[in-house]
Amino acid sequence: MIQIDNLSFGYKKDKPLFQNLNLSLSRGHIYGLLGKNGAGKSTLLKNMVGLAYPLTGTCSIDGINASKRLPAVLENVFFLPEEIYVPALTTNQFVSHTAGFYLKFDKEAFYEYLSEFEVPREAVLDKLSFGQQKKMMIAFSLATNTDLLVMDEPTNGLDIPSKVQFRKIIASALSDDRCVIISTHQVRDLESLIDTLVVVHNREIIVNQELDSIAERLLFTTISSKEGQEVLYSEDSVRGISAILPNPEGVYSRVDMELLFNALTQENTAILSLLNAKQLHHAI
Ligand SMILES: Nc1ncnc2c1ncn2[C@@H]1O[C@H](COP(=O)(O)OP(=O)(O)OP(=O)(O)O)[C@@H](O)[C@H]1O
Repeated sequence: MIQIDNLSFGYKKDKPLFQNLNLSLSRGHIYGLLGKNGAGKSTLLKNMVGLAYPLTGTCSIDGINASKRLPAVLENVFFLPEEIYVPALTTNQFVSHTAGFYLKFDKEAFYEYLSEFEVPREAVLDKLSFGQQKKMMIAFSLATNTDLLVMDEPTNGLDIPSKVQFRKIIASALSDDRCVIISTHQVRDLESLIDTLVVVHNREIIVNQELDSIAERLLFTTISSKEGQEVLYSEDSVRGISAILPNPEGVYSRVDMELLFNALTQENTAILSLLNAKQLHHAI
């Protein structure tokens, strides 16, 4: 659905943020785009949806260059920015002014999402709290039913129950036709929600891999001692030592995204090369 070829981008020509970046994202997935503050997540998302223009290279949506901003493409794309500004309208007025841009908008689903998020449906939007405004916009973005849904830090400003609701609602709104991309620097917010991890670091995409494939290559476990173990990365925790080990026998474990993210952003080359190795050689 999204194809990025040799993207180079910088807000200033002499300060590139990305150089020759390549990325391909498909329908039927929920991608988590992770990167440290300032890594360029928002900028990458803006390039994807045609709100920032590559210096060289292309970003295309279903084969059409996103920079062209063609209405036929945009009616099937929803981008929820990190900072939102809502007008002084009721939800109903907002829907009647805006939903027409999205051919597959589902009004019933919108009000269902609103009630799941406990946002009052009669409210005037600019009188809602920031978290409520964000939840209203998340509900709207899901109800557009666009094939491409891009959300920049959607969980910022949400309280803990709302983050749980968010994960539930997004999971229910995924279909085989839809490609959902969610960026965050709060790794835990994406746990049990995304199926594919994309990590941007040092101007590059260092990982773009399904969690199942990561779990095949790496073993996430808690150990009491590192003695005699081939530990690739570890952090002390209250329960012992949280560790990432190689997984030659293909034992299943749940990917600890926070641990993995910390290892990757500390440029753990052993983990990077295991993840990016083409072939797996599991013992039988
Ligand atoms: N409009 C702009 N003009 C100039 N520089 C910008 C602009 N927007 C972002 N930048 C710079 O580009 C870099 C990447 O910013 P970006 O917002 O894409 O990062 P991010 O990974 O989304 O960060 P965060 O997690 O803090 O939201 C930062 O150094 C930022 O200062």
